[in-house]
Amino acid sequence: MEITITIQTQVKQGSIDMDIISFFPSWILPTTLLLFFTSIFMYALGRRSSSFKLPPGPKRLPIIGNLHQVLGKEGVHQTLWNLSKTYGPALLLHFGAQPFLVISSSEMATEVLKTHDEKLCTRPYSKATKLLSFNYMDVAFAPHNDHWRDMRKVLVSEFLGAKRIRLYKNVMEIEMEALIRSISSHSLNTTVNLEDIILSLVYDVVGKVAFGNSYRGKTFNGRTLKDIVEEAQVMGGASFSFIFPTFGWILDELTGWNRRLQKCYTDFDGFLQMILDDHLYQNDTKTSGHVNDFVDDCMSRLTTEEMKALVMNVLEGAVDTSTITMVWAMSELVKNPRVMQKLQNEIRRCVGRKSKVDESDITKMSYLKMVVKETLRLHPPAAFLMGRECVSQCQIGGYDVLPGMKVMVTAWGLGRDPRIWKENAAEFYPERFENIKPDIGGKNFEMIPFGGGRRACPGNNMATSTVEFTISNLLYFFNWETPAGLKKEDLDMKENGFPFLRRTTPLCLVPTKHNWED
Ligand code: HEM
Repeated sequence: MEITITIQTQVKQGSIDMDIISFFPSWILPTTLLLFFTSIFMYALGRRSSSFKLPPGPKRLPIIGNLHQVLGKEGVHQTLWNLSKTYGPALLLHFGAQPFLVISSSEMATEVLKTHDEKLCTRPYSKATKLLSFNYMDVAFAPHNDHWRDMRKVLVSEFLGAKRIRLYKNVMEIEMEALIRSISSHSLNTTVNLEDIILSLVYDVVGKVAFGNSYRGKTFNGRTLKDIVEEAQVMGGASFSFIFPTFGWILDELTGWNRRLQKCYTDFDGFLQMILDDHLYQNDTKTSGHVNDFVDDCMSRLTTEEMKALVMNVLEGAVDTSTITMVWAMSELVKNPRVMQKLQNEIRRCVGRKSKVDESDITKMSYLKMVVKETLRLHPPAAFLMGRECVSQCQIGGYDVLPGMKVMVTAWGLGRDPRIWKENAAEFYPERFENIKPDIGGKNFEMIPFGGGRRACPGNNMATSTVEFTISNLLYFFNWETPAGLKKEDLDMKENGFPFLRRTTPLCLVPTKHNWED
């Protein structure tokens, strides 16, 4: 009481008695000043953001924001789609302290991916993506800058260019023949796990083209490349420090997330270093018939970190996405025998009685192309495009989007929107593409499995030809049934997962060799 009175007296008199100040611990004054200025700043910020027309969204709780409304059983893609029906196709949510704009209509996707692409085309920063992309030396996670542009050019010319595509097709043919032989060797009525065999096929092909070997069976710290890539996908998702930038790192430390991330990085780095070391060694021992792979051709012009980052993008970008698409295509075909029969008739008619399916046969298969489009419409492997972040203020749908806001565009929702796809939007009906010709490479925005704008997927042509080639082979040589006791119409089609929407149960089917005499 006495002290308070003294301070008031002194302040009134316009001078502060140093004896009284020294009575308090030394941290009190700076802390009080900090709190005072922070409150003023927060108040000013609140007033500032209230002067913007922000997109609507559900009320949020202190600290966690809208997290409790999103982490439900039905999957984030479905929950956000449901919320967009209440609040509209531009929806503002807060995950912890981070504001997220969720886009759920073709019109607004056009504004994000085309009209304001330049202002919304950087990727959000996170500790995990920074570490696993070797300090943003890659294409997919890198911020929008000159380095990203240069690396994207290297990827497009060296991995997706004509020379490598020729190699890719040769390797694919060889691996496909091996796969057909392996399935044919199964005894009658044996069930196969299609996801397993397709994933191994894609790993083998991509591995051989990218770094000359599938590296199947090799491990680093006891982990295969597949284990490491899967772990990297999990770690690339959100962490506490991403949604709570000020204190989340404590939770990441306490939950062991930081240690797990570091181990994932160490294993990824170690495995990729093993691949690069093998190439350095081979440089001295190359024979005259050696065909250069992607690493051979890029190693001398990229730094070690850039090389590792690009290989990481190829593994994470190409393998799971293509596999998931093929597994969903086979699921839908088995569940819809009419479509399966029509497609098999087309494939067998175009190929004729031969020992293999040629690329020139596939160019004649128009129904196959519709089936692949229909699969990507209903089951885009990435339910949301890769995250984007606003770098410069703009308006989407008449609402203000502020720098720092993260943007999520739902590819899954657009593919199922009845306003675009009419009343049979949820049905697997490839014939719809007889009249509608969407450009799924990301120029039109009715369906966007490969995204759009500057950050659109550069691998869309390679991906679609991989899917077309694999499906046409699987359906040319075999007929596919559900295992005994499971009716086709009862096949489980539940989907879940992040960043990729997979089947929740494995797709196990029984192949029988096609008999031309039947
Ligand atoms: C069915 C297969 C595939 C699907 C559905 C798919 C889908 C996507 C999507 C949705 C994006 C984000 C686009 C955006 O933010 O607007 C993306 C980006 C990317 N994809 Fe694919 N992808 C597939 C295959 C491939 C293949 C074969 C490669 C080959 C290397 C690849 C490499 C990449 C890269 C590097 C990016 C980042 C582009 C950037 O940020 O500039 N993808 N992909």
